[in-house]
Amino acid sequence: MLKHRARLQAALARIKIKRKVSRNQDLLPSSIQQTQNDVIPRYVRVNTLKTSLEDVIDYLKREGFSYQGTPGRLEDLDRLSGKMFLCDLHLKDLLVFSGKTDFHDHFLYKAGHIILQGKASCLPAFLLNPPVGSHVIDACAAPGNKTSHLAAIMKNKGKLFAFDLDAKRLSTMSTLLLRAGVTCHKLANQDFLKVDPQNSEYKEVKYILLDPSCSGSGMVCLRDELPETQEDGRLQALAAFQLHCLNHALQFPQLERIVYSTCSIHSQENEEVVTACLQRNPGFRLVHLLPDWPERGHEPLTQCLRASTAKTRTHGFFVAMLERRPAQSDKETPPCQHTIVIC
Ligand SMILES: C[S@@+](CC[C@H](N)C(=O)[O-])C[C@H]1O[C@@H](n2cnc3c(N)ncnc32)[C@H](O)[C@@H]1O
Repeated sequence: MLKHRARLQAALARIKIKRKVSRNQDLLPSSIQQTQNDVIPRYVRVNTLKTSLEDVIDYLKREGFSYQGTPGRLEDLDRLSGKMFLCDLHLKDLLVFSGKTDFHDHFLYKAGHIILQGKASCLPAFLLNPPVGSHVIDACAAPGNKTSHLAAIMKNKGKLFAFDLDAKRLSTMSTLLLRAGVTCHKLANQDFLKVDPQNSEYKEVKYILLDPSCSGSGMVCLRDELPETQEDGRLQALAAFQLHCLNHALQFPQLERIVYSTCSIHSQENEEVVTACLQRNPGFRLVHLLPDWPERGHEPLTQCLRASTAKTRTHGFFVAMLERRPAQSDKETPPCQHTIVIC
């Protein structure tokens, strides 16, 4: 997009003249203009494969940004303006700026030292938290923000198998991973549903991140207005695909933990998919995620997380973590750092 910036700007100016408006936002449909008032800050993930949180904070301070520390409460984010920034309340290595801050032309972004990734989208890799040196699958990976986050958590050690059906998105992903300094990955332009769990290549895979295609209804800027009947059919098809992927992922013989996420606000793609999967796979159970997180999955799946502009200052999102139940004779696996296990 940056390559075509001048032509895009000229086209935008022509559209504004034609529609007789002066501000870009006046071009948006009124339903979307309203949601623009819901403030979502700009989140910046520090890429620890290339730098550290401290170095990025220092660099930005030298550039005139004003570091405000860690907020006491969510509402502190609403007071961000100009060059002020904060650390995130929940996720280390995540910085928060006013929603108007643009880093697309910034050196740190172009050099892969920071990744422009929404907070909710950082939750899956953060919660899966695969150990350094582990074998991990990112099942529907492109364009790869979560893959690069996983690689950072794994310190580029171990194996990160990343699949996606879409060749174009994978090619973008390849460029982004190179820029982010990711080296522990193996990309495959492959249907995850056709990946054989019994293949010896995956015999040590204990962690899977599954972020399949979804309606995108949580993305504030993408909220669509399909007629209800069409929307129902689309959601049913998506939910069937998501459940198929989740059931398939649980077939990997050494799997210990899987994180399932969507940027959808519909229970059909979230709690209902997880419930159906658990019914079919009694050997797995839900993990209670981040007890301090303010928005939970719909009853009775309160172990899961939801996110929204109003309650978490993010796009709408859903995350569940499933864990293999220990065999009767096994000792309990220690719960992962960010979670409490409940049956
Ligand atoms: C929500 S996006 C993934 C975003 C990605 N996890 C990230 O954080 O950048 C869903 C992806 O699933 C891919 N996809 C859809 N069906 C798939 C399948 N059967 N196997 C593998 N990938 C698939 C799509 O091409 C799309 O790139």
